[in-house]
Amino acid sequence: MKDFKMAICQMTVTDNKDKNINKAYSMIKEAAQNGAKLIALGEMFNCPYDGSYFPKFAESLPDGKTYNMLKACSKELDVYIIGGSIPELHGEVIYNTSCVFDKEGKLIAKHRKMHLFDVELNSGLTFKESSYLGKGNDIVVFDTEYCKIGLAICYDIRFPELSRLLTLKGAEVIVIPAAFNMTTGPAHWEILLRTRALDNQVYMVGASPARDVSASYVAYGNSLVVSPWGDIMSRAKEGEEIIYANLQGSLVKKTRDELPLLKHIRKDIYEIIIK
Ligand SMILES: NC(=O)CC(=O)C(=O)O
Repeated sequence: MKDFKMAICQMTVTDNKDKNINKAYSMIKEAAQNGAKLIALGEMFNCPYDGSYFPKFAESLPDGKTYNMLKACSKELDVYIIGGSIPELHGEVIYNTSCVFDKEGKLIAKHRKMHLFDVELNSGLTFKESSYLGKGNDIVVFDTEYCKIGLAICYDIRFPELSRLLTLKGAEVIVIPAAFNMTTGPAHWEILLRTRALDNQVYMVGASPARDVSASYVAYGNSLVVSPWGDIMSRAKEGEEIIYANLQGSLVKKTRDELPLLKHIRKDIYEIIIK
């Protein structure tokens, strides 16, 4: 892993897709002008996080306004872009999908949210993603010129096996485009990111949309970058904001050398099996 500067664009998502795409472009451009080499967006950055919008905002890949903007933008600005997520139409099914582009505008990875957020919380918050979305099945790790990155989306972070599998596949950084809410965000967001960082001795990057209290689903914001030691390196507030972090190439190895957790796994007793 090498040293590099990254950014999270925590943007406000509206019910106007073109406006969202333009906003993402302008924030990515600002982050690139400020020296970020890898730029991440939040979950459903082109579409309100509300199932009733998904069919109208969905795009068939590899095409569509959002996809084409990210592709062109990564090439124009010479940056890697982790394109948060968007509703992807594939056949009859919509997926919650994250696309990653390299500096030449090439699609180098795609992750479809694997665990769907079907919950009824005491606070009154209910969400049933499975009414609108299909499940992804792939464990996605990809290479960049700086490091190996594992990709998962929002609720996926709650399943420690997935982050562990990403780590065992070589991830040094795990990026989570996410939209936690005003119930689970304050209670769990930071703890989950710091715990996964500590479990796996990786950088954890949690990229959220900005909070919009007029939306049907209110995102928590508070995008975070956590070091392999569990320290918070950078944290957004609730509003629209770009945050930056300088990731240190040697820190993953240093942490794992000092505290060799991955070497101490009792593989003779237990293992995680991929089916
Ligand atoms: N929105 C999600 O997918 C997950 C979430 O908000 C949570 O786990 O809490």
